[in-house]
Amino acid sequence: MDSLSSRFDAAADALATAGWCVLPRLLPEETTAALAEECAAMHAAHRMTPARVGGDRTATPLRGDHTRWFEMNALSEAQRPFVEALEALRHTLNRSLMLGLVESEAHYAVYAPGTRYARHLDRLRHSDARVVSAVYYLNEAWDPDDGGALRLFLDEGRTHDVMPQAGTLVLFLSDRFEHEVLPATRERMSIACWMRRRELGVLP
Ligand SMILES: O=C(O)CCC(=O)C(=O)O
Ligand SMILES: [Fe+2]
Repeated sequence: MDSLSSRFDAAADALATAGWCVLPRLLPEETTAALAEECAAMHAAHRMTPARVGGDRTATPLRGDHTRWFEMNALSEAQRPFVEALEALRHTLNRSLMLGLVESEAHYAVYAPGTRYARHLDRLRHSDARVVSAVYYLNEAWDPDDGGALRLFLDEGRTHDVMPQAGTLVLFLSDRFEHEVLPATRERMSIACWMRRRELGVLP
């Protein structure tokens, strides 16, 4: 397998042309397994919060995941190598695409069987800061029959489904591609991340 830095260079090219790409088998298996273990333990210990949509603070069937944000200034042992790779990717994107990405944010997400995240765009209503969306999957031996794909809505009515297989990172431009999480028959764990630029101003 090529080095991380050459794969990130290729990812920058893909973002510049297609606007999205998928990087399978990105990090060593032990790194991904440690993240999966931590995520599952936090969920089991009820340290995750039901996710909300937009300004709506009530529970919604549109989005069924439980999340917990990474504290970027107090990363766990498991999180550190992942965030190092994410930051290396951010620097590559800044260098080759001049995106001016100043920081990353990331949260664990757990979708219980049967839950979903309805079709949406990752740009928040009052902010244009999110530029690149990145999702890293933590699920060993995912089978297509398990469901739970991330469905990307591409140009000209085409779609592309990404299986949430451990070690796969999917990247896409946050303001360009609507996407949805389809329900799965088993628990589905991931890390959802966004690379942000300085806010240009509060949108109406
Ligand atoms: O888990 C995924 O595949 C995507 C999650 C997502 O779209 C989000 O958190 O905004
Ligand atoms: Fe999303």
